[in-house]
Amino acid sequence: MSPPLTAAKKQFPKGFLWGSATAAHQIEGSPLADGAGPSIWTRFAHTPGMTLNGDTGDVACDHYRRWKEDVALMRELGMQAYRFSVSWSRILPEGTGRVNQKGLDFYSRLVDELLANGIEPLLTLYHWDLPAALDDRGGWLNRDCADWFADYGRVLYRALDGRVKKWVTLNEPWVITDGGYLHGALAPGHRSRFEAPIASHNLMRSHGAAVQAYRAEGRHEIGLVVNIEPKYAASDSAEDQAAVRRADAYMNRQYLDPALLGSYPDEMKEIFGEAWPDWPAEDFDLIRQQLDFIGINYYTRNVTQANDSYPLRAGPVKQPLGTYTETGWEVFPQGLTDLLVWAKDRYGNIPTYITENGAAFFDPPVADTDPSGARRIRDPLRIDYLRKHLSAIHDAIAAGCDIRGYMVWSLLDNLEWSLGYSKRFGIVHVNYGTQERTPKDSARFYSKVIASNGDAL
Ligand SMILES: OC[C@H]1NNC[C@@H](O)[C@@H]1O
Ligand SMILES: [Ca+2]
Repeated sequence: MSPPLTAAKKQFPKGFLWGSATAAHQIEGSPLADGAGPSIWTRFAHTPGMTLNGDTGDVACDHYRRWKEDVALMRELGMQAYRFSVSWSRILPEGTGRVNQKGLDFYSRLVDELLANGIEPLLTLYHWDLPAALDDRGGWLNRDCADWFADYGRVLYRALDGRVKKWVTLNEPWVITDGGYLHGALAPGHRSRFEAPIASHNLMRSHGAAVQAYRAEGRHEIGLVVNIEPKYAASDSAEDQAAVRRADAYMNRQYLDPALLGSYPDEMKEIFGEAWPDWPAEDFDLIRQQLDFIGINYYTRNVTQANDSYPLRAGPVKQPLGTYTETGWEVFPQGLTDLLVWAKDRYGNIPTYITENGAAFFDPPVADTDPSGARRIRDPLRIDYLRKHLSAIHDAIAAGCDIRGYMVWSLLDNLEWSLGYSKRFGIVHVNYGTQERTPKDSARFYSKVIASNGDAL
C-alpha cells in the first residue's frame, strides 16, 4: 500500500518515480549500424504504401548517435527515470545465435550514462521491432518464439542486470496482435483472424518464458506492459452491454488475465469463434508467472456500441462534446482513475507504473522567443492533458491503488509507426531537419511537477 497522501495539495507518495518513455525504433535511427540486422519495421516501412509519406526509422531522432545529449537533456529536465526499449536485432542480428557485441555496447553505454546522471533505467525487451530473420521463420506464429525470446532476454539479463533493476518483457501485446496480425496496419502487416489469436498466445507464452529465464538469472524486478482502454457502453441496451463486454475482454482482459490469473476471458471464444483454438493447459503454467509490477499505458477511453465490425461486433462512438487529440483519441482523464481502480480490484493491487501517458497535439512548428530571449514552444493543450491525467492518478492513489511511478509518452517527438512523423507526442520538440531538440512548455511544466513531487499540479 502506498503511504497516506497529504490532503493539502497533489503530493504524490514519497519515492514516486517520475520519468519519460521512448522506444528503440521510434527514436534511434541507424537501424543497420554496427552489425545490427534488419527488423520487421525496417522491412515494413521500406515497403511502399505501408507508412504515411513513406516515413521510415532510418534516421528518426538520430538517438543512436545523440544518446549522450539526450541523457543530458533528461538530466536538465530533472527526470528520475527513463523507460526505453532494446532493438532485438542489434543484439542478435539473426534473432538467435551470434551476439553482436557492438549492439550490446550501445545499450550498456546508455545505461551507464543514465546511472551517472542519477536516472533509473527501465528496460523493455520488446517494443515491436522483431528481427526480420525470425519473421522469416514464422515470427510470433512459430511456437519456438518463446525460446527465441527467452534466449534474447538472457543475453541482456547477463549483460545488464544490476545496472538495470526494472525489466519489462513486452510492450502492448494487444497492439502487436491487433495491428500486426488482425488489421495489418503495423508490421508484419498480416490480416488474419486465425493468425491473430496464435500470435497473441505465443506473445504471452514468450512473456512467461522470459520471466522464467529472468528468475533464473536476475535479482531485481520484471513486469509486463499493457495498453488499457476502458470501455463505456453507449446505451444500456442488451446489445451495447454485450458489445462492451467483448471490447473490454479483447483489449483489456485478454492479456492481464492469463498473465496474472492464468486464463483467458470467456468472451474470446465468442469473438473469434472457430478461429479461437483450444489452448494446451500447460501453456497457462508458462504464461502465468509471478510479476513484480505491471505497467499500464493509458491514452483514452472508448464509448462502445454494438456494430457489425469484424470480429468484435463492437466499436467506438464519437463523443460530440468530447475533446480529441491529433490521433483522434478523446481526452478523458476519469478513464485513467476508473481503470486503475478496476485493475486494483481485479488483480489484487499489484505494484503499478503508468509506463506511458501523453498526447499528440498540433504544436507550433517553430519556437518563438519570450522577453528573456529563451526559445519556447507553447503547447498548452499538452500541459492541460498532463495536469488532468496526473490528477487522475492522484485520485487513484487516494482510492488505494499502489501506483509507483509515471513515464510520460514521450520524451521526444518521434516516429509514430505507420503515421510516420506526423504526430508529435514529445514534451521536447525535434526538428527532424536539424535534429535540434527544444523543450516545449510542457517539459518545463513537467520539470516543476517532478521537483515538487506533484505539488505544482
Ligand atoms: O501511440 C502512442 C504510443 N502508444 N504506445 C506505444 C508507442 O510506441 C506509441 O508511440
Ligand atoms: Ca495505443
